[in-house]
Amino acid sequence: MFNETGEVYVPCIHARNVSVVYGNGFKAIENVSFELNGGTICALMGINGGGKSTLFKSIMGLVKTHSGEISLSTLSVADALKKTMVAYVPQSEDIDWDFPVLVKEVVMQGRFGYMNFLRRPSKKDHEAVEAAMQRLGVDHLKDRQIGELSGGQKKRVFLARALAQKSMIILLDEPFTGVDFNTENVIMDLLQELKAAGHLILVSTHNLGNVPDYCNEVIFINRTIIDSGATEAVFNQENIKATFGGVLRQVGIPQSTLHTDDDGRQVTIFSDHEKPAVFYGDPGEGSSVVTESK
Ligand SMILES: Nc1ncnc2c1ncn2[C@@H]1O[C@H](COP(=O)(O)OP(=O)(O)OP(=O)(O)O)[C@@H](O)[C@H]1O
Repeated sequence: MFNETGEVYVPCIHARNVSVVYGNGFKAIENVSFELNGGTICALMGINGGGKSTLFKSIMGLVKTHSGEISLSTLSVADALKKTMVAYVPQSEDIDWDFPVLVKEVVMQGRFGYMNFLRRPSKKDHEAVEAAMQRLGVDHLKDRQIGELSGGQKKRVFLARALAQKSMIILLDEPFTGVDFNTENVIMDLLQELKAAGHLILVSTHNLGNVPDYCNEVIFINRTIIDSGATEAVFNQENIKATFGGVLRQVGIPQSTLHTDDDGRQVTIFSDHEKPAVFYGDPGEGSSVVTESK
């Protein structure tokens, strides 16, 4: 596998017994270990405060690990970042939207790792930015201030920045929060394309219903890893219950009440952030509560 600078590397995240302690002494994650390789979309799942963002930040070197080690394609985090090997889309809450910057400038930030200290974009940089904006459907917004955009448009712009970066490892912190169905589909199609091209994508999501559709691996985290592995092996009621505290409710709704076409995908709705409710679009008569666990 090549990155844009022509160097060969196999995308991989390897975390060994990682713990992070914040300045106030709070241990946000403890003994976190997992290994992920290229050609993967891995869902990072956990309750609010479960340590998902902390894990992303430790992979990006934005918080220091108290103990343990993270390597990216056999390199230390610092060396991997120098080689533009990782793209990161933070949670919306972590971004300063008041900073005066145009959409095309945000996407160009994805190219900074390829530029010298003068940061003068090359033809290749402009082409990568243009292609990424078109792929995410935001090219018509390129001269707008980022702060003026809607939540879903901002998400698309930051994904375009990650795409323009052309890194083989991509970290997405809640890309589906607050986006409409159309944007969700655009993002999922893009992730499938990147996976097919050998990228490694780690994505935190509360959207349980879509996980079996688009993620081939899952990590359940609640300060430490509850379980991780292939989706068909670990995405089960027991792990969901252990992770979300046994408040998952599954409600069966006949497919015809959701839509009239043959698309049988599940629809996920959250009652609130603590009580995720998964609604399945199964064909059948009448709506019924399938399980309710507290
Ligand atoms: N800078 C900080 N200082 C102290 N504690 C922090 C800091 N940042 C996060 N925490 C704490 O660490 C824990 C994990 O937070 P984190 O943001 O990683 O959770 P999360 O799984 O991403 O949550 P959410 O789903 O709400 O985004 C929380 O209890 C949080 O209060």
